[in-house]
Amino acid sequence: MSEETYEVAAPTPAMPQLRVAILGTGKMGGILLQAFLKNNLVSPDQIFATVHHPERAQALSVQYGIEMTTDNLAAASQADVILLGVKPVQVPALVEQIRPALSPEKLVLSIAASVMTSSIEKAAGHDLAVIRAMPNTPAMLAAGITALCAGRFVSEQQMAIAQRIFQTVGRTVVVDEKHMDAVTGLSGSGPAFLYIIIEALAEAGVNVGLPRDVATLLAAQTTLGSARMVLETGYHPALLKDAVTTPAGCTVDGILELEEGGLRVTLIKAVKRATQRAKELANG
Ligand SMILES: NC(=O)C1=CN([C@@H]2O[C@H](COP(=O)(O)OP(=O)(O)OC[C@H]3O[C@@H](n4cnc5c(N)ncnc54)[C@H](OP(=O)(O)O)[C@@H]3O)[C@@H](O)[C@H]2O)C=CC1
Ligand SMILES: O=C(O)[C@@H]1CCC=N1
Repeated sequence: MSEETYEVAAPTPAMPQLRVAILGTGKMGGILLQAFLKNNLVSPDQIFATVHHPERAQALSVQYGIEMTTDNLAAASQADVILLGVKPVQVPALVEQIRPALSPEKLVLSIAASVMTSSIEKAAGHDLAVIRAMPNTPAMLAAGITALCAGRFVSEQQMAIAQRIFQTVGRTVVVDEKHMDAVTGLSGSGPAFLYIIIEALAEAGVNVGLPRDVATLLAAQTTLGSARMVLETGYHPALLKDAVTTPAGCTVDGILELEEGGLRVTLIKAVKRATQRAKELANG
């Protein structure tokens, strides 16, 4: 896979017939909004976004040149695709609020962790097409990955539209809904875990005498390059690790410290805990 196809999503042609509402334009909703505009997925007059605070709506409206309000029902009524970007516990009240706008031909995309497609379908009260998506923050650089799963009333064409929408922020993968909490614990939360690892590697570099900016660059580029090696060579990570580990060299001494410190087990436990918590978020 070339550098270009990995780091930058394929250019998405404008879809003039598609009108999108983003209900809850916070950190993740905002990243998606910017990507949709930047990729000409929708034009500014085809996107309707909401937030909770009126002053934020006003500021974002000016910043992006789009219709931005606190009126979820009005936004949803004008859109073909309705993206739910509020916190998981807020989803039921939001769906209740926009119910009059949820006709069967609309497509609902929910990025809320934990919230089942069936609970949104049930709240809508009829056969509503609901796709659950779990993006991650590298979406900001079109280097994210979004896992998608279909509710009961989703057509292949609607899933293709959802994939096209999320390809503006990186790669997509379709999974069964039973895997969505695990996805949340791994790739949804994962950037935070990896930032801690990068931060720690940089701190280590400072500890062994490197200037902080050089240490941070070395740590981050090494992480990026190593991830690309896994993705682009297709080799098992263990094999790639072995190629770095010269017999009786220094790397194996470092690995011994990692194993003694339990890094492997700690990361497994972190993803397990995040997955467990992801199962609970819909209930607050
Ligand atoms: N952050 C991440 O890495 C990821 C988050 N997610 C999911 O995305 C969702 C949002 O998370 P995140 O962006 O981090 O959270 P934020 O708190 O940044 O965003 C929540 C947004 O919802 C808005 N909001 C709250 N109540 C309403 C309402 N009644 N009507 C309209 N908008 C409302 C807030 O408005 P205001 O700005 O005015 O307060 C805010 O903009 C969550 O469900 C989370 O599970 C999924 C993948 C990754
Ligand atoms: O921490 C959270 O709950 C959200 C979901 C995945 C990433 N952030």
